[in-house]
Amino acid sequence: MSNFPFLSLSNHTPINYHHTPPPPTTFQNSNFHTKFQSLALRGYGESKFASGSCSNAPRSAKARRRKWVLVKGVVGGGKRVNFGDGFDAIVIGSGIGGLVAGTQLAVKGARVLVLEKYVIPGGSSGFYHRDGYTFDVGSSVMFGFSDKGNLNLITQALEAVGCPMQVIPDPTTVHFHLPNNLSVRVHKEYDKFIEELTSYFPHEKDGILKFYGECWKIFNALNSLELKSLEEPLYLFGQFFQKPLECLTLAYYLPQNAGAIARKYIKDPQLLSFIDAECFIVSTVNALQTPMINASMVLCDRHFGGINYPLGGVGGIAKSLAKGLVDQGSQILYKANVTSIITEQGKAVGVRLSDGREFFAKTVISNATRWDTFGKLIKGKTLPKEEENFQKVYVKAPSFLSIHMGVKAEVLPLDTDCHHFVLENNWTNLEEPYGSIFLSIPTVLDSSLAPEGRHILHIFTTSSMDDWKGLSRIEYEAKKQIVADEIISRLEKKLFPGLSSSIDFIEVGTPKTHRRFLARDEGTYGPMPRGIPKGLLGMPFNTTGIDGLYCVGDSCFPGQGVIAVAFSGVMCAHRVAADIGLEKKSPVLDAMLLRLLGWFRTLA
Ligand SMILES: NC(=O)c1ccc[n+]([C@@H]2O[C@H](COP(=O)([O-])OP(=O)(O)OC[C@H]3O[C@@H](n4cnc5c(N)ncnc54)[C@H](O)[C@@H]3O)[C@@H](O)[C@H]2O)c1
Ligand SMILES: CC(C)=CCC/C(C)=C/C=C/C(C)=C/C=C/C(C)=C/C=C/C=C(C)/C=C/C=C(C)/C=C/C=C(\C)CCC=C(C)C
Repeated sequence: MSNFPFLSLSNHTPINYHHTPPPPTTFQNSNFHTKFQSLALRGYGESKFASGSCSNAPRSAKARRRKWVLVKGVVGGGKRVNFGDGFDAIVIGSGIGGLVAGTQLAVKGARVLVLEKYVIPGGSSGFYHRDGYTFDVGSSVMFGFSDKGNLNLITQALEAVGCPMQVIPDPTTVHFHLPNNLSVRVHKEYDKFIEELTSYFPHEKDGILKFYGECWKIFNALNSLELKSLEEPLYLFGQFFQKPLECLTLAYYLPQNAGAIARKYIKDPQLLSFIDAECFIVSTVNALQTPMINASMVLCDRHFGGINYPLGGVGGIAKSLAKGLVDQGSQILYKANVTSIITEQGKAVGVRLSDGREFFAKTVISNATRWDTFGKLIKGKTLPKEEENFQKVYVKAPSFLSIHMGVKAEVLPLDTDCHHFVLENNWTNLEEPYGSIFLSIPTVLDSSLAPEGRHILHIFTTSSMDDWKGLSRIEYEAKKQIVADEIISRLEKKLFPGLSSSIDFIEVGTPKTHRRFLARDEGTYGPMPRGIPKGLLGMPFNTTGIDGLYCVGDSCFPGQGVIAVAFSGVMCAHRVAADIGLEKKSPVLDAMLLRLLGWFRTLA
């Protein structure tokens, strides 16, 4: 599939591959274990899912009865056609947020139609093939993909539709290369990580243990809950009743940020900068601006469940979910560019596509960002108060410059880790455009992603759209080359001598590329707080100011990240299911809780 319009240099000489990746594991929660054990061993890779079902996953009774005609839609507008008794939900976009919302609804028996602008599912968790390489479009660091606890939301989402995947455990979440030669590996084993960190900061051992210990307190509380919609009162009050201490712990930390808590225990400025870097890689902001619940989630899950890479590439997650959705009797249409959400008497009732087709449903769920949803898809309406508040507290995070490369394998030392974060000399550059460099080498774990004797290097760094505006085609291409050369030469100096002469393949994407292919306003990575936020208090959930319209994805609670958007998908599906009568609900309590939550958000 040819998609990203990058610059491309090809010089392919096969040589031997010299890394031995760890063996893959298949994770299932115990209740799925027997049923999916054999399926798991074959359940990955594009060809496996090209046709037919993921597995003989349990289908809802409604899904079994349903016979779908392939949806074609209504061309020309105005005329409405019912497909059977209509869709329960239309999902705009097939990012992980949209797919989890869609599949969770489908397994509850809802009829779902997912409309995706692009030709494959996944959005920023998609993939593309070039010259024998399988590249992950975005991040290759997968949280929530283990066989343990309640927070393995990616594992659970795949299992729910009978599509578990084989994963390869990563022994190190990330290898930090920081100023003053601070080189820290975040080992999967918590004690090993703490030992390594305290070897640099022996005088702060107590503070380190206290800060990360507080993260564990929050993580354990989160991990003890059944995760559903925090906007659904029967569930929420039920959880408070069953796990009062855990819920009160979470309520206490909800408005707090990691940086303030770190400062209670830690004084060393360099260690505090390290905590900033820890937070920056998952929130694109420093620790003072990172909600403590989110920080705790990622700083502990990497040791509890560990980071696990899906065999065959990250793109397999979206492909499996899309397949699972169809297995459940729902549908997904590609090249379906939604240009507006149709409202009638203030309620969202359907969508219109760029080719004029219209689709109608009881509810509409947008996986486009809130800026795209309310700025482009909702036409001729004033911005709802809730969205105004959201935009007061959050701005669009910058986008990324990304370099996808194939390199000769021998340029990497034998013990190279899969993920690296590089900030060479100056801590103040952490959040600056092109200041810090993210690097993933997924072929360290899965050699099948590259031709023999080659590795994939996926390099990315923050970059804003403003930097790429107003250039001619020639200037744009030249600038891509200059910026990429500079980043590669920094990595060559810091990590891999000889890197630039070992390149077999290279493509460079800019914020414009992300805007074009991910349909995200300004190519944004997601929302980031304008100032110091009150933790997660200001982050909206899934309902919106427009009846029948819900949002899902990274501009919803709890924010950026694949596992975060998977959680927003789970929450959204629960709230929608309650609203269309597939789950219990109490209209009186609903009205009270939604009003209360709306008021909380105004405090942020
Ligand atoms: N950028 C990265 O490097 C990267 C990589 C992997 C994962 N992630 C995480 O994934 C999160 C985003 O996941 P997400 O689920 O919120 O969304 P997403 O942006 O990944 O996917 C949204 C999908 O909706 C589609 N879409 C948007 N507007 C549309 C329209 N009008 N009509 C039809 N389709 C439309 C897009 O084509 C895309 O496939 C990010 O926060 C990030 O943390 C990011
Ligand atoms: C309702 C109210 C008000 C109250 C009540 C209380 C309670 C109960 C509460 C509860 C809560 C909850 C449940 C919550 C939850 C949360 C969660 C789940 C969260 C999650 C999160 C996650 C995240 C944030 C993640 C992220 C991640 C990311 C972003 C990642 C990224 C990565 C990358 C970029 C890569 C890197 C790379 C290199 C280094 C190379």
